[in-house]
Amino acid sequence: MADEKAKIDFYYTPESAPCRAVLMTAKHLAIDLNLIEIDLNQKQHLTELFFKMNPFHCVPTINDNGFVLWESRAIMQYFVNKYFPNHQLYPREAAKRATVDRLLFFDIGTLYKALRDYIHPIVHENKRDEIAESRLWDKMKFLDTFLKNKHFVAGDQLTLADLSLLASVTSAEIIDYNFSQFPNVINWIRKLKLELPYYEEVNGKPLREAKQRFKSSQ
Ligand SMILES: N[C@@H](CCC(=O)N[C@@H](CS)C(=O)NCC(=O)O)C(=O)O
Repeated sequence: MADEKAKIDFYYTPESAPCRAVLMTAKHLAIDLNLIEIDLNQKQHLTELFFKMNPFHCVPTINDNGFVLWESRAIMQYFVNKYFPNHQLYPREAAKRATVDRLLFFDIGTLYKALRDYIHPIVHENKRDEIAESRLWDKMKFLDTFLKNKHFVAGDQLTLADLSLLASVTSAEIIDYNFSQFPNVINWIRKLKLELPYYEEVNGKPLREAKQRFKSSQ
């Protein structure tokens, strides 16, 4: 970490997309986290202690020396703002930062929502909703368009928007989603898988395990 050495407590669930996005950001910045795994099935997020810290009882949540924060994208921005304010992951120049923000908002409000609305009923109720599928197709098409002729989603450099969207989109691998109509997305995922040294540990492995569990539940 840049100047402060105390570890940040990080409450997380390895398979959760928002948690994977925060973990990739921490790895990218070499921020040391004290990993505290929360088993949502065991309702560990509903204990009195956790609830007292985060009344929204969601992961990811951090506790940075008494400062408690949740909402993955806010945590990612906080890491850069607090510890690496000049890092390219969250550019300081207003227009560049606004572009990253636009994509982060697109992720939380549009793409990740569409992914959840489609994937959750399949995984938890074995129910495939065609309307949700077509809504997701629309949003994936937007992402594919954003990525046309670009190395990264906000331009030439890797930013928080790539990490957030990558964590979201790869959730679809759990159900073997067919990406073939989104060639720019396929190339971008392939490239990031190769380029990010922490990809396999933080994103690849938990997703493969979730996929395995989903398959054996079928
Ligand atoms: N918008 C939030 C979403 C967080 C979220 O939905 N977390 C889920 C796990 S993926 C959770 O904690 N669910 C349990 C609960 O909310 O009670 C973020 O990006 O951090």
